[in-house]
Amino acid sequence: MCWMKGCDDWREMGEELDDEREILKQVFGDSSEDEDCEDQTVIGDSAYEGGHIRRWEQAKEIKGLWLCRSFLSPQQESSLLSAIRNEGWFMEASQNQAMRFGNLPTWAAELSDSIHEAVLSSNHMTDPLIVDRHNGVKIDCPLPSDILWREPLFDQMIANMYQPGEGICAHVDLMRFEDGIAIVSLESPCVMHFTRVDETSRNPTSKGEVDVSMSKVPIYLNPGSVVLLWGEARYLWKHEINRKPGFQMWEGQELTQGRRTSITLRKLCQVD
Ligand SMILES: O=C(O)CCC(=O)C(=O)O
Ligand SMILES: [Fe+2]
Repeated sequence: MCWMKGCDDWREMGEELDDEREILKQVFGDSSEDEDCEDQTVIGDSAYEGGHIRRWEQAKEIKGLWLCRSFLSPQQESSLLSAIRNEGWFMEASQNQAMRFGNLPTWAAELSDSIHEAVLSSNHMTDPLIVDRHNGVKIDCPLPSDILWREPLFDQMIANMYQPGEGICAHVDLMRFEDGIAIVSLESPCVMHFTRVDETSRNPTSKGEVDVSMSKVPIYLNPGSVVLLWGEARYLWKHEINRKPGFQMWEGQELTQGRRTSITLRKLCQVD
């Protein structure tokens, strides 16, 4: 639901939202309006949905990277975690990944629907002209319409569980998956780093080595957030999570690491 437009008493609604914002601030910390976060993102917009505000932000440096930090309320996050635990996937220490293709578990299909709803309720989506990337029209929305309206939005899921110190190496997701990937973060926060695929050829040092650390873009993923990768963010940038000591730095401080769970949703390419 769009709370800015088409609402008779939006001021009253706005006051409620101010309270809501205050609560959110206490629960999630402040948003990208924080000076410290200025480097990371520009402000997107907010939408009032499912009892809390969902605000979308886009990365300044990475086209097609959109983040909704308040995607899940704390309550929604804990129900999702219970649903994942009920699958019984991570019973042994050696098990840290589970995959599903085709029909997703109900909770994952609901997650996919929530992503659709959250994108749809973004104020960016109120003008259909800005969402059609095939007409040469400016794209300024969390997900372009050809991805948002495909059926199903996602048909493949990976649940990853990371113990402190564990992460994932820099990669671009396999080409067998279509454009448009969503990653939902749960439990512990982390910093995901993005590096341009062609950075290695662009940035050689005097010794011919490559200093990619200079050009890494850090994105803070808080529990309950969803990040969407499409277009350049999906194809032209590698993403990685390095949780070795000294690498999870945010705002000058090293993050305290706990267990982190993530759900990645993608769509397999059709084979004809
Ligand atoms: O766990 C994450 O946040 C990222 C997972 C990922 O990049 C992948 O499964 O391809
Ligand atoms: Fe990935």
